[in-house]
Amino acid sequence: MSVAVESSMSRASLPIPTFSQAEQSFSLKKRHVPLSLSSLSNSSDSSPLRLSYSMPPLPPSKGCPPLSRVFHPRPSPWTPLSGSLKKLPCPKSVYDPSKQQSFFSQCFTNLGLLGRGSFGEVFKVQSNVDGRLYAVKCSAHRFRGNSERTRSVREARNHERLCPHPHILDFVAAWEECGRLYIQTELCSTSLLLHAENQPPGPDEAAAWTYLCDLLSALQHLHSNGFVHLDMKPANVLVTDSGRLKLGDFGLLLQLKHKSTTTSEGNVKEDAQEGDPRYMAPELLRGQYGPAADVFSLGVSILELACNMEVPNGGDGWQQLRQGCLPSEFTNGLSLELQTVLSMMLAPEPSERPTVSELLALRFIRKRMWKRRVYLMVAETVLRLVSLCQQVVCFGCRLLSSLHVSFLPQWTKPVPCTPPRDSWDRDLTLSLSVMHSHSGSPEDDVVFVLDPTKPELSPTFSHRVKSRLCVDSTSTPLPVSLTNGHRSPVHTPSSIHSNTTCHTLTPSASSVHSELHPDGMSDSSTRRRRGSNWVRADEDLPRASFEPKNLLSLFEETTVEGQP
Ligand SMILES: Nc1ncnc2c1ncn2[C@@H]1O[C@H](COP(=O)(O)OP(=O)(O)OP(=O)(O)O)[C@@H](O)[C@H]1O
Repeated sequence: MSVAVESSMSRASLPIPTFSQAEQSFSLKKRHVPLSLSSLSNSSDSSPLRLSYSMPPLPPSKGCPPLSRVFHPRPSPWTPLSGSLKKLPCPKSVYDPSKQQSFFSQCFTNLGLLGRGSFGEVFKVQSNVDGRLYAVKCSAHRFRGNSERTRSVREARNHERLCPHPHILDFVAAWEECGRLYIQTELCSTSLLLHAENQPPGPDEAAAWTYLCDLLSALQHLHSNGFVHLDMKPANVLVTDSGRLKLGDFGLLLQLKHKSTTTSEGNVKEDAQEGDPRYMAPELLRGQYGPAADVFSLGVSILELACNMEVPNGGDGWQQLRQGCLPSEFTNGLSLELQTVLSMMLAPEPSERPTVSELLALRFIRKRMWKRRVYLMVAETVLRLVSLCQQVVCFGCRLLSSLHVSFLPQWTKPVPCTPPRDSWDRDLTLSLSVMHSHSGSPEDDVVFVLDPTKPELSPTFSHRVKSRLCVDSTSTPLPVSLTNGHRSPVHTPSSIHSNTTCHTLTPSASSVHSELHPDGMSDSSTRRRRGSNWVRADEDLPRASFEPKNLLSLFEETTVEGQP
């Protein structure tokens, strides 16, 4: 029976869609082709309506075209977004809007790429206004629509509102240029993620307490001003030369008091985005956004830093951490105080978690906060003194060099081994900028003096870095090229992917594991690349334009000069 039906169906011809049917689903593009009078005369329909369609009335004559058509309003290539730039605009001697160059290239000397993240690239720059070093973050793409622009502008404005605070990255200025957002901030040594990865392997509880103190202070400032960070993680924390932690990256910052985003329970629902899943609080999956989410993310960050542990991106480990199960094989080595604080911060229910103020009120945290403040005060005073001494020494060097040039006898001037003065000056300026910007902290070595021949990390640690680099999808910090206006070579995706392997830890129910990521890169390869970048940047430095001479020719030159 069914065979008969099938055969009859196969034999029956399929209905062919007619043009009129197709026209109902898809419409042809409307084209306004003017009808010719001859076609009109041939047409059977010669109604006046048809005729009026074919011959539209002439536009009313105007005496003169509107001003907007004469003077085309050129979209402003540069718009200040921060109050700082509006109040104190860039001096005319530095920025001339009539010039072709961008505001960025007129006002700053680009010293190289510091890193890149999902948002864009971060450059180390020297301001042409005050001569100081800064970081400028530039969005990778032009704004794709008004909502993206509004979000970026809001990020810059919120960041400005949060400053100044000793543990918030200092905001300097923000502007929009050619559809891109630029944010100028203070320059730091490195991110906390990189800083921690360059420490000796193994748990470091003492360091974890200092991180906790600094970041609780930053969160306290945010929460008391009605903001939630929502992307708290070591990659978004920067470390200054003195070791002070500064919270940055306010791309997901949410204002709690905003009426449209606050529900009756006090939690925000709309207009909020969750950040990195590894640090994400469980209630964010239910759309409950609030300050407790930052406490959870800080708890995960401290757990990671204290135990030198890879935070899971998903799977059993991720679930367990959100059910209040801390990996005991990692946390057993920690003091009872830190274990207690972590288990409170990682409570599954946001209502059970302590607020930042409650945490800061704990006796053992108060004690550490006090010690930390004293330490930072001393460290920063010493750094200031060192920098002052360096400036004095440099001034002395310059003075001596000028004395050398003006007082030494004429015949001693063309010393063959001395490079020409301009190249000597360049080198001095270069070393001054290094001394000025970096005062010998371990982080400086990470950024500037990477030694590609020493991949000294232990296998466990290098694996951790490998998997970190695999899992970390966002920021890609790079070493800094010191040459003025010279960008560090950029890592192309192909260069990152080549010759790289990525390991996966075997998952177990009780421990937290890293996830396999196909796009990973090995630590040693990163270091090698960094090293090679540094070497290449070094090779590109301007070289002295003099040639070696032998002693005889020197003697001959001197005698010729000495002759009357
Ligand atoms: N102020 C700064 N001083 C020094 N280095 C910085 C500064 N800001 C950023 N960096 C470096 O640049 C890298 C990328 O910056 P950042 O992570 O802020 O970009 P992003 O696009 O916001 O990243 P994300 O993917 O997290 O959104 C950081 O890892 C850090 O190493």
